[in-house]
Amino acid sequence: MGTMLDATVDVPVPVETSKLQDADESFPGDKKITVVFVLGGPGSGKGTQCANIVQHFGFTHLSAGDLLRAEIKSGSENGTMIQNMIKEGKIVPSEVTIKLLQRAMRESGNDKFLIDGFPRNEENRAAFEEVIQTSPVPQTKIEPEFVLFFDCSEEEMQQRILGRNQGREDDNIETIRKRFKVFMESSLPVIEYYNSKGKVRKIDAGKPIEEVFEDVKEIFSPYSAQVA
Ligand SMILES: Nc1ncnc2c1ncn2[C@@H]1O[C@H](COP(=O)(O)OP(=O)(O)OP(=O)(O)O)[C@@H](O)[C@H]1O
Ligand SMILES: O=c1ccn([C@@H]2O[C@H](COP(=O)(O)O)[C@@H](O)[C@H]2O)c(=O)[nH]1
Repeated sequence: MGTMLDATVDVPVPVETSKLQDADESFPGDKKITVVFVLGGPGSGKGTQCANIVQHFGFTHLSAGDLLRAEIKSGSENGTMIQNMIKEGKIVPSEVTIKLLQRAMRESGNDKFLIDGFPRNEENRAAFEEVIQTSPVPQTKIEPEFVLFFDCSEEEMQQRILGRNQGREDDNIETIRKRFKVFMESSLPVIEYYNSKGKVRKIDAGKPIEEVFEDVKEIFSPYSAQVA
């Protein structure tokens, strides 16, 4: 997509942490937690590369989109709202997504996480940071290590999504266009924010899968694997 990452966007967003900071629902355990945000447009290959990173570097992959889709399937009270948002390519309220992420982190038992497809807008980012900074457990005051950004043209991403064939309700041309718009307007500013803090590791995601993973591996080499 040839995205420019030179603008600093740092908009304070009010967050209702009381809805998020349940004693029972805080971040897991009492150990140092490593978090990498994996961001990029729809179809840029985030999920594909996260699967590779899990195998080589022992991270747990948490796809916010997958967690939301599982929530719909579970018949939860938020299911219909989430389904409608996803059909329209809109961003689900932070409190819902963050609670799902917190639960998945706790249940994983791991201390290294790839958070894929989140934070998707400034409100997500501010809400996540708020939860982290106000965590009652000192060791769980997590700062994301870095943001892995998959940079890919819309043309390529559209082709990949239309060829994906996973039966997703949002993989149709109308919703894809909405998702691209939301990515440009709401998600890129988050990447720009982290870029201004020197935290973005940008990958040319337009290359073949194996070549993309070669670049990914270089970035993850400091986290070298406890896993073969
Ligand atoms: N580098 C690549 N070259 C060609 N095809 C790829 C590449 N990476 C992934 N794909 C394919 O493109 C499709 C989308 O990939 P993937 O699901 O990993 O993207 P994503 O960024 O996680 O998408 P979304 O955000 O919509 O969930 C899949 O069918 C995948 O096999
Ligand atoms: O943090 C998130 C992540 C996802 N969504 C919604 O889900 C769809 C699909 O997300 P993928 O990352 O492509 O699986 C996305 O378009 C949003 O509607 C969300 O709201 N918040």
